[in-house]
Amino acid sequence: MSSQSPAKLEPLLVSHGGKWTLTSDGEALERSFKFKNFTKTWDFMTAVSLQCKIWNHHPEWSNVYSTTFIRWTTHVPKGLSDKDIGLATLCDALAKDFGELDPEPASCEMKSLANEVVKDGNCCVKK
Ligand SMILES: C[C@H](O)[C@H](O)[C@H]1CNC2=NC(N)=NC(=O)C2=N1
Repeated sequence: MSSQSPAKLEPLLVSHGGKWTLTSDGEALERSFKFKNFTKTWDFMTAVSLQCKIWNHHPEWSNVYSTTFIRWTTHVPKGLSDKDIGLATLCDALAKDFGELDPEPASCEMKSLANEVVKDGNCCVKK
């Protein structure tokens, strides 16, 4: 596991009143976001993507209409890093700004959409 701060991680977790779930291997944080319509959803994703540029860190994510599934994990070195925790925290704040609605549990479909790209190893690999 990469370096991380438990003090910053815990408040994010559902088990501690947050909205994120730690995957069973402990190497990723994930959750779904729901908005009023596609425009709000896309504006949120745009705001997240600007942060990704600043942090030089990308999510594994998928979107269908007004729902976006986001997973934060670090590919090299593999595990959960401070960047994942920082960006998950930022996502919570940005989602609020864009009028996040009550989240629905992350569906298998949304997860597998995100998994589809990762499984090909099309990620953080120098070509
Ligand atoms: C080459 C480039 O800097 C690396 O691929 C960076 C960019 N963004 C990244 N994002 C994530 N999630 N994991 C990484 O290991 C990672 N590495």
